[in-house]
Amino acid sequence: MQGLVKMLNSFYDPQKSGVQYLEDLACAYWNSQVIFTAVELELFTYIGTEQRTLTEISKHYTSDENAMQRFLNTLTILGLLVKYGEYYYNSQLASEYLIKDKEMYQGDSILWRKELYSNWQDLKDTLIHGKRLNYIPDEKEEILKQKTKKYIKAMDCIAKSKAKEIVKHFEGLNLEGNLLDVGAGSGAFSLAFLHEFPSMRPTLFDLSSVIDITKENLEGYQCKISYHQGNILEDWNFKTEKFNVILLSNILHAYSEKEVEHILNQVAKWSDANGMIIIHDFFMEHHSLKAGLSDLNMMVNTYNGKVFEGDWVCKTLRSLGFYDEGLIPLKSDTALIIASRKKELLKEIHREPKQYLMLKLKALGFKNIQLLSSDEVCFTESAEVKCQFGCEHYGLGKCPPNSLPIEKTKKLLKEFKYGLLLEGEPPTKDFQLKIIAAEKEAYQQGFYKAFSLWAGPCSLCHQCKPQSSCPKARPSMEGSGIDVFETVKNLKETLEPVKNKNDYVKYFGLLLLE
Ligand SMILES: C[S@@+](CC[C@H](N)C(=O)[O-])C[C@H]1O[C@@H](n2cnc3c(N)ncnc32)[C@H](O)[C@@H]1O
Repeated sequence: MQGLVKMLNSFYDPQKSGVQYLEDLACAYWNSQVIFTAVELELFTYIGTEQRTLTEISKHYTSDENAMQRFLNTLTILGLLVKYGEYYYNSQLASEYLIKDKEMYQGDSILWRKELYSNWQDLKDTLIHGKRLNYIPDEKEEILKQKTKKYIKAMDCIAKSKAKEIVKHFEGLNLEGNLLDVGAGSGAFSLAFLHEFPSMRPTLFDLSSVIDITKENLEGYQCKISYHQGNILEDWNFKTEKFNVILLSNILHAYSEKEVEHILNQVAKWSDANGMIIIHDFFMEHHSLKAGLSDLNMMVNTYNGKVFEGDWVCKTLRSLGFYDEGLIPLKSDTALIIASRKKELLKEIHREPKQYLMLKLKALGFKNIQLLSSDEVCFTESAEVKCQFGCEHYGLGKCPPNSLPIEKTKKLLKEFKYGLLLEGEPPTKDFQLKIIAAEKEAYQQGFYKAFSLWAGPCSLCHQCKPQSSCPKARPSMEGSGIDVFETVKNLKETLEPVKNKNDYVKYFGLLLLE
């Protein structure tokens, strides 16, 4: 069994990442090129629900059979095709997302990623220059229109899957009234809200060149949707009353702090007193690697876009009189900020409590956090023996035998359904303080039974009465009979014995949750 959900900063692992990690970083674009080519060839659409032989596929593309066989082999290893005997099929993933005309088709978004690639090649010069270098002057109107169409289609692919995830947070609420979709793009978010809350009246606000295309695409919704053409960087001007819900999806990252402040000021001006603001975007605190790369993507591909800290956006909203409950992470790479002048309104929003807690704990500085089921924790009788024979701390502080005996730990874990495996690093005292802070945060978020086990002998105080209770001390995982190595290994993490003085040391703590 493996951990349920993982929240980590990057794929870098100080105990594992060596030269292979560097090689994989350097070759990452090979993966991109494979998927770009397969989507461009419409290979998955061609295979569809059929079984195809190599000869059939090669004939279809008039390609060299040997070269095609090597390409198909790699797609199979990547999990996009399945080979059975002499036949190739689409994998389940490809069937759902890579066949044209399927509801959740992602091909347009994948090909848009390819369009963005050329400016990435200017990254070095962009760093020197401080901003994007490469602007194509005055493209012909028709070319621009085709490009905008492509862009809107790409946004639509992503928005359709995100919208499903986002709307879930509002299930059961009675959202009604005017919805303003700022930088609406394809309008996929408005449609998702309209589907869930049919009495809402969406207004799609975008540049005129985009609105023209969106109108064409949403012809069937004429009577339900209004359009507003304009520039969000200017003062907003609506003939209607204020808005009950204002949505900004993937808008903030296209602009600078100053511009975002202007946009949020306009949001404040046009938000009804009982209104709600929904911001969906990349934020540095969530999926940090993707957020960081998206930030660079903005640097090379926009005139001054950047990915913000969710914390900064929340503070800006608070300065405008709004309440929020911090970042609400989606299961995917983006997150939500939901704000309102009415604090009570925020209580009704659904969020997955453990995911939300994990995000909060990440801000405490843990390297990696993994949700596991409590029955994934392994035990070993050798733990206490190793403490007794071989450790100078035996009998001191809350170390064995003043810790939890293995049988008691096993019993204790039966009371909990989940645990968070929290990874950190020395100094021990800092790590242990973080564990205590994590337990407190969990308790405050409603996990009233939350209890933590940390790593190593207690390093918080110099003096300690081993037999008495202490508000700060917690048992260590290993001193309570837990096989930390086995537990970590089963979760597909690495934990190497420290052999040399300069080896990187990992600490693990376990926060138990009901
Ligand atoms: C990344 S797309 C997001 C679209 C949609 N909200 C979504 O999440 O799929 C950004 C949208 O904002 C619009 N936009 C960007 N700058 C704008 C501006 N200055 N005024 C009006 N709309 C703008 C773009 O035309 C585009 O449709």
